[in-house]
Amino acid sequence: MDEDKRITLDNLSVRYRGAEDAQLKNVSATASIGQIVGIIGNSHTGKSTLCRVLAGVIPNIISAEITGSCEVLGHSPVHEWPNFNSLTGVVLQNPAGQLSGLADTVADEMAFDLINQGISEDVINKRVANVAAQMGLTDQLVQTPESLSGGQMQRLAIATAIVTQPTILIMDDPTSEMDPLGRQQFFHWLANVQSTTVFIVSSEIDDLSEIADRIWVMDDGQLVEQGTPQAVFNYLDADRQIPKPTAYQLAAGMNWHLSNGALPVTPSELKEAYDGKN
Ligand SMILES: Nc1ncnc2c1ncn2[C@@H]1O[C@H](COP(=O)(O)OP(=O)(O)OP(=O)(O)O)[C@@H](O)[C@H]1O
Repeated sequence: MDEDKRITLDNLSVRYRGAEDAQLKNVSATASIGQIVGIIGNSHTGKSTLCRVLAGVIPNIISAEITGSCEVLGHSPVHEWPNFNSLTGVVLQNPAGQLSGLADTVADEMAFDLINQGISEDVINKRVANVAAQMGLTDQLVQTPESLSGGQMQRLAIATAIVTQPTILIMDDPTSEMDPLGRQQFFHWLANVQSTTVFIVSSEIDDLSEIADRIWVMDDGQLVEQGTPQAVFNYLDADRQIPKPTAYQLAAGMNWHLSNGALPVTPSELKEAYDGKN
């Protein structure tokens, strides 16, 4: 694969201004365009910091000392932020903080960036209607953004991020305030996203195992594991104290292995392991 078609982190370290220690320590990783990368880890292990670097928010909005490199599609979010910014959709924690504060309605909020890009009204209306339907916000389009529930606000933040049709989508715990149905719909939607590289921080291990191409595991600012969900959860050290997927736990209890000897991490792999046993 061309170097400019990849995301490459090379020995990336980040220390916030005034902090004594680095919050990201020598992180090296790669992903390919179009992959979904699930980022997991316990609290304060550097997941949000990694998202902020991938989004260029560090150091362009939040200052920090960075060493090593982060290259996305041949661009550096650190050094070429204005160009890079136009490729990305970003949903960081606290979705309410991402609202423009200038829109009277949810529809206007979603249209905000598109108007700034000079896109025609017709195209804007179509895109807003389409993305609102995908995010289950059609009935809310005429409401004020401030009147939305926490889960709806998160869906609006996602909608404003994807309405610009970004090449790269970076989402930090985007379902934390959604109810179970909203979360299920979100992951179903994400599984069907095409032609977009997605970085998603989430503690929804079962959902991530089903949709992610790669899992990156953060611990104390270091990226300690990276690989497919099956490889990562089979080899993840119990000392990391990260829960395993439900399918894995069930299979471990029943001693059901896949033909390659690994324990399953998704319901379909669980069925495969069960069928192989009977
Ligand atoms: N703006 C900042 N300035 C200084 N230190 C920060 C800043 N933001 C985060 N930190 C520190 O960096 C470390 C990593 O935090 P980060 O938010 O990246 O972790 P996280 O894995 O996303 O945690 P959580 O799951 O709780 O959101 C923490 O010790 C945190 O206190």
